[in-house]
Amino acid sequence: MQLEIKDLTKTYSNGVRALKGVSLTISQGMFGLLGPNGAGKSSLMRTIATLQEADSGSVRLTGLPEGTSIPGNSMPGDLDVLTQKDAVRRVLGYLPQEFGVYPRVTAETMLDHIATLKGIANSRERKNIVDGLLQKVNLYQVRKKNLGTYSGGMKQRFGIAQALIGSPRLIIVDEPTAGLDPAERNRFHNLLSEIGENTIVILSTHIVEDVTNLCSDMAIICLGEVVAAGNPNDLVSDLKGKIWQTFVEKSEIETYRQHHRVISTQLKGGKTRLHAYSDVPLGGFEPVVPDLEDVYFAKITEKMDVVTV
Ligand SMILES: Nc1ncnc2c1ncn2[C@@H]1O[C@H](COP(=O)(O)OP(=O)(O)OP(=O)(O)O)[C@@H](O)[C@H]1O
Repeated sequence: MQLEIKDLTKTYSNGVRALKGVSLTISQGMFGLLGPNGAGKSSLMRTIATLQEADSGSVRLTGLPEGTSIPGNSMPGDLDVLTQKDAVRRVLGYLPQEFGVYPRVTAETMLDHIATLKGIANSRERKNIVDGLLQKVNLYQVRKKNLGTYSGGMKQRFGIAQALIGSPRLIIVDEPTAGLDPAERNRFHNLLSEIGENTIVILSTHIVEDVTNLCSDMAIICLGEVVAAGNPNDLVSDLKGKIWQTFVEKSEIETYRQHHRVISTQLKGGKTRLHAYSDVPLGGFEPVVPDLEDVYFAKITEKMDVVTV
C-alpha cells in the first residue's frame, strides 16, 4: 500500500500559496512530516483527509487489500483520494490539530456514536470495539467521565481511539503532542508505535524529536515545498562532517551570521550554542555529530531565515 502525492498545489482565496507542487510517496509504517509554522502541513493533511480541495495535482492510495476498495473501481485496490472521498473516508482515521470534544458526553458514549457513524451497526460488535479501544488508550477506567473533565493528554488519547475505529488503513495525526507533558507524550508515542505495520500513519509535527523517536521515513516541508525526504538516519548521515559548533555571546550572533552559514542558535546552560554548516573546517569551531535537528535547520534555512535565540 502506498500514498502517492504528485504536484499538489493549493492557493487560498487570500492569495497565500500553501502548497506549491508537493510530491511525496508514503509507504506503510510511520511517516513524519516536519515543518515550521505555516509550512503547509495542515493544508496537506486536510487535503489527504478529503476535507479540502486542492487546485491541481493528484493523490492516490494504491495497493489496498481486497475488500477495502470500492466495487466497480477501474483500478481495483486503488483510490483517487481527491475524487473518491467517501471510499477514502472508509479507510481513513484522522486526528485533526484542533480536536474539539463534546464536554458533556462520556468517552464511551462518544466512541459508540462515532462507531455508529462509521457504519458499525451491530451494538454488541460496537461495544467490543469501543471497550477494546478504551483499554488500548488507557481510558477504560474513566470511560464514564465526561470528556470535558479530561486533561490535554487524555483528550489526545481519546482522539487516537476515535481515529482507530474501523481499523483504518491510512491514519493522519496532525501535531498531536503539542502541549503534552513528557509523560503523556511518551504514552502517546507508545500508542502510535503500536499501530500495525500494515497501516500508513502520517504524523505531522514541528517537534523534531517526535520524528526521531517514531518514524522510519520522513519529509520536511517549508513554505509549501518539500525541502527534504527520506529515511531520517540517511538524512543525518548526509550531514556528517558538515556541522560545526561554537559557543558565543548573544551579541556576537549577527557577526557570525554574516560570515558563516549559521543554521541554529540555542541557549545551553546560559551560553549560546551556535551550529554552522560548512564542507570545510571553520576556525574557532569544533566538529559535532549531526542529529535530525541539524538536518531540519540546515534544510529550513535554505528557504528562510530562522531566528532561534
Ligand atoms: N483557510 C485558510 N485561509 C487562508 N490562509 C490559510 C488557511 N489555512 C492556512 N492558511 C495559510 O496557509 C499557510 C499554510 O498553513 P498551514 O496551516 O497549512 O501550515 P502548517 O504547517 O500546518 O502550520 P502550523 O504548524 O502553524 O499549523 C499559512 O501561511 C497559513 O496562514
